[in-house]
Amino acid sequence: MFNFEPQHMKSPLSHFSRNFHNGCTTTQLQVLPPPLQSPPSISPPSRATGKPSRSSSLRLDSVSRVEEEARSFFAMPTAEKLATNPQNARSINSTTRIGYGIRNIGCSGDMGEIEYLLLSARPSSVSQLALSLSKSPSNFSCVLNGYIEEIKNVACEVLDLVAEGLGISDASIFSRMILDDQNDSLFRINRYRPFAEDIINHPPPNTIGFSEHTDPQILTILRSNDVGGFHISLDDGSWVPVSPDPTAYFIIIGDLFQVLTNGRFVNPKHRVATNIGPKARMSMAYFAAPSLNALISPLLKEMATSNQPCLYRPFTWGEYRSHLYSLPLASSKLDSFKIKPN
Ligand SMILES: O=C(O)CCC(=O)C(=O)O
Ligand SMILES: [Fe+2]
Repeated sequence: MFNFEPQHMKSPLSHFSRNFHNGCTTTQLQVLPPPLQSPPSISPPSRATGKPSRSSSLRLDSVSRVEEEARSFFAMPTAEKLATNPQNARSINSTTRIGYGIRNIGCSGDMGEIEYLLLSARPSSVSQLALSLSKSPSNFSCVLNGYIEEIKNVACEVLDLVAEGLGISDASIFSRMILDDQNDSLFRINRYRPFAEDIINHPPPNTIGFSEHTDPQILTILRSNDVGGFHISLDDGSWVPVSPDPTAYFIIIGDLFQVLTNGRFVNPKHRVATNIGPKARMSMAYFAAPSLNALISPLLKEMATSNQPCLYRPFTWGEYRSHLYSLPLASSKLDSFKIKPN
């Protein structure tokens, strides 16, 4: 558990330092309760520079506003939701990426019992898409852009803490990648319908909501409501259910961070099981990514040593992104970028 209340800003640092040496791949952040009154903005000192840092507080009220927008969108008839995305008009199985999608989870035909809204995390792009997604686009983009800004700050704080814990002299080396104006970060809201709604088409017990995969970006900050279904794979291949906690954020290491840290941090495989309960699981994920032309390679000075030689060849995020679009979701996408031992 990773308590992120600002008054405890020292403890996460030590907690992180302990965890990453053990190859920690996921951790949890506590969400702050809504403020009773308009709070002063909290700016803990930046560990790297001593300057006031980005505010790291997360607010349940901004989470519930996003949930509210998502709930009213998903409550629309399917035909209306599909019509918000012109590419969906061709087929329900279309492999469109940005906008509304149902069942198609990837560009290689992966299917799941899921519907989602996928947005580029850039404010202008959210505002543009809001015009077709919402009857009140300015409210929609204000709510989503506000939340995305908060969560981006958290991602940056976490990355700075990890860099510092790893002894990297330039502690903002990772966060700068996702602060780049041209960053390719995404925001996704997933809804897994409850099958109690649909007794006639009750799925076989092993039907999947979101099939196994690793997240390709640098890191993901995931939050869900109180409905379970999220599983993480252990080294021995077994699957462990993760208890839902609407007051916490789960941080998932992405493929790029595994490369940047030369395997010190590991990208966990995860999946979401079909929801057989009475209530829909709703999750929201911020995928922190660099710009398409960012060069990704193990940090040679700090991460590649004589004991741990460089494991991956350099590549750009754009190159990696095209590569992963051509593969099934469950494939080991990093294999092609590994340096083969002589
Ligand atoms: O919905 C969830 O809980 C996880 C979704 C996920 O893994 C993803 O969107 O990449
Ligand atoms: Fe994921």
